[in-house]
Amino acid sequence: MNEPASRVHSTVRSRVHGTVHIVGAGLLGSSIGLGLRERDVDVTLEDLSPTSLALAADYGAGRVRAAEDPHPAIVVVATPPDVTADTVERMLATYPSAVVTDVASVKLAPYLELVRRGVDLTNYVGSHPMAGRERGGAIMARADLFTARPWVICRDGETPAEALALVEAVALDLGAVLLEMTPEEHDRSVGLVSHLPQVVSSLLAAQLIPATEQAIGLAGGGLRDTTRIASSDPELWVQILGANREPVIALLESFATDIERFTEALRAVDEPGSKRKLADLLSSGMRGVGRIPGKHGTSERFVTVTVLIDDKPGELGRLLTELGELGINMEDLRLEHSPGAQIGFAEIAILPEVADRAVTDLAARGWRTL
Ligand SMILES: NC(=O)C1=CN([C@@H]2O[C@H](COP(=O)(O)OP(=O)(O)OC[C@H]3O[C@@H](n4cnc5c(N)ncnc54)[C@H](O)[C@@H]3O)[C@@H](O)[C@H]2O)C=CC1
Ligand SMILES: O=C(O)C(=O)Cc1ccc(O)cc1
Repeated sequence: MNEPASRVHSTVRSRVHGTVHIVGAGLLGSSIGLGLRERDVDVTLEDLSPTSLALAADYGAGRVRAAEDPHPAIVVVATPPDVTADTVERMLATYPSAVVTDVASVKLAPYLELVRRGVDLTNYVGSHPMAGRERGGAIMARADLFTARPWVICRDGETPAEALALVEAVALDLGAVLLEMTPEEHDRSVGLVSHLPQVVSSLLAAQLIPATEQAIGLAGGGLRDTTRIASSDPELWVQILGANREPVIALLESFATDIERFTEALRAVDEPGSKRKLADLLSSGMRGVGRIPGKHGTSERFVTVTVLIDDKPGELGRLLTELGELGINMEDLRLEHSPGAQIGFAEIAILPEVADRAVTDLAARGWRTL
């Protein structure tokens, strides 16, 4: 008899021993389930919506929990933020021997609510994987969603080592990078790197509504980059922003001050000093973007060469093969394509010392670069 697909996939042993029960089988819950199933972990699922539950099980994120199932070793609460405290409390009461974690995007509000209710939090460890997608639901779930992404753990002095180890085992099994923070540090940090960008992106995209088709047709990579997350679920974000309002309000006020300063300098652009003010503000942006970690993060080790590729099958493959033949090691690749255009743009990141040679050698082979 053939083995089920999930067994065939499993090549790496899991750090997790025992059953993982996931409550909320949407994007996060199903992605966690899929990733753990790939490692043969026993995963049970629960969701308020029978359809979401059935879909998650159909996609292979785990099996629907049955009444006779043994108690789980760990429960992962992946419900929306406004019911996170309720669900954590219910899970701690239902499975007193299990460790309970949650993956909500805010950490302080659910924690304070649980403390306010007098819940014994010995077996609770809050957490938050910094990985997601614009759309929710099991349909969007991916087993590799957390690979190389930060996963914040918020423990307190009372957290037993075994409880911490179990939550860490789940995150590590999914390929995430562990980070420890207090709930306050977490919420301030995500306010800056996730919540402010969401508001700015949404409000920026909203400016496009009255634009003509002709104007929108000119849109390029810059607009796409700055508005990608504007298609995120408004209902989820109302919950996240509402639960983290203090840090987000402070950040929005500071941002509004910068917009005001910039507008004033632009209004007075012909007066002495104004151009410098504009340049200073724009260069601050350059300094800020240089701080974003990533392959090319702060080191500024790579330069980008843009290669024009004809919009026909096999062209990108040919470019990659020829780069290999030229001995040029590509560190990163990004593709841009304008709708309606017969050309695409492959932005390749390479070491600065090979950039000139790359441009010359590619040109000799007929490639056009920018
Ligand atoms: N969407 C994202 O990019 C990220 C979301 N998160 C957090 O993960 C959590 C889940 O978000 P998503 O998976 O995106 O949402 P989702 O909407 O895809 O899934 C949530 C699921 O929870 C179920 N649910 C709602 N109330 C429930 C209850 N009381 N009991 C059982 N199930 C219930 C819903 O039916 C739904 O299937 C949220 O707390 C969110 O803040 C964390 C990181 C990224
Ligand atoms: O798409 C992105 O860049 C994200 O950062 C997604 C995201 C959304 C919500 C979270 O709580 C964590 C991550």
